[in-house]
Amino acid sequence: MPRFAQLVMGPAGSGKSTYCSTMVQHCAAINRSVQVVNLDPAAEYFNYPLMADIRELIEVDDVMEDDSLRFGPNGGLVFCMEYFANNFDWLEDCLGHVEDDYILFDCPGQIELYTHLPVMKQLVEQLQQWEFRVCGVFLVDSQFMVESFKFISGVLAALSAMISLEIPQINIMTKMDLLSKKAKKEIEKYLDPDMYSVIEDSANILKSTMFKKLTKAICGLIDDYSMVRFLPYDHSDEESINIVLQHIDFAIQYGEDLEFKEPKENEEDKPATLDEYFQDQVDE
Ligand SMILES: Nc1nc2c(ncn2[C@@H]2O[C@H](COP(=O)(O)OP(=O)(O)OP(=O)(O)O)[C@@H](O)[C@H]2O)c(=O)[nH]1
Ligand SMILES: [Mg+2]
Repeated sequence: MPRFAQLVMGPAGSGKSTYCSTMVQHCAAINRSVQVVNLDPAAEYFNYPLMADIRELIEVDDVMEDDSLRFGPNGGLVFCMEYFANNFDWLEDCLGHVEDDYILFDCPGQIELYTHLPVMKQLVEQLQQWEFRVCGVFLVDSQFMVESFKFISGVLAALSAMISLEIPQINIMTKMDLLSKKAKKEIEKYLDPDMYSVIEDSANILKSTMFKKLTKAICGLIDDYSMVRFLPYDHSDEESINIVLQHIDFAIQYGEDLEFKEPKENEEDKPATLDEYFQDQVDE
């Protein structure tokens, strides 16, 4: 039997830990067992139970205080993650060999982990060797996505994680509840983006012809391959949590080998698609 994992990634403060905690609560409510592993050696506070915590292996504070290393916070984190990559047997001991388990990995927010450092890729390969089907879940804060040029940089961050990890990836715009009605309407076009209209939007902002050309080339590439789309997420809205989970389950084929479970009574009232989610938002 396969095992299942979500690698919860994204820039600092994008909502990764909050996502893990709401996902645990949501799954408990629908009778699904999901556990969380903290992979952030600098994290201090959690409002979910931890199955394993990287800080038992190594902590950023200890690395920074070490006189022979003399790292700052970011160098310290990179050191910790490299140490972690050399000690995956610690993780193996924590995870055990439970068939059919489902684990969320709450990752650190340093973007370099997903762009060019090898540790996340090494983790994915290790998990796959332990029979995990791994889905990348890349979170970006919707407030930083409402303008075209910010959106392009969010897309590129998600894309570099996707390309470097080579696993199915679901991209999520978090904190949708913080957007005004107008911004929510505006952001709809960025969820499944037509990059050619993004080019037009950014053409008015960018002054340099050289950058206009570069933006056009990047947008064209993204559009041609339909490489990036986003799901809306609001941690206080069960419907959006449900939609996100369905997409992830589908990506890693969770539930294929399990027995069919009776849906809860009010389950069928929940919208299962993005269109229904937005229809509800408009109706409110
Ligand atoms: N309103 C709202 N706030 C959110 C949501 N998700 C996260 N937040 C808030 O955003 C802040 C950062 O959330 P975290 O979950 O700590 O973000 P993180 O990505 O784990 O941050 P780092 O681990 O430091 O990179 C917290 O104050 C959360 O309460 C959301 O969907 N809606
Ligand atoms: Mg966090």
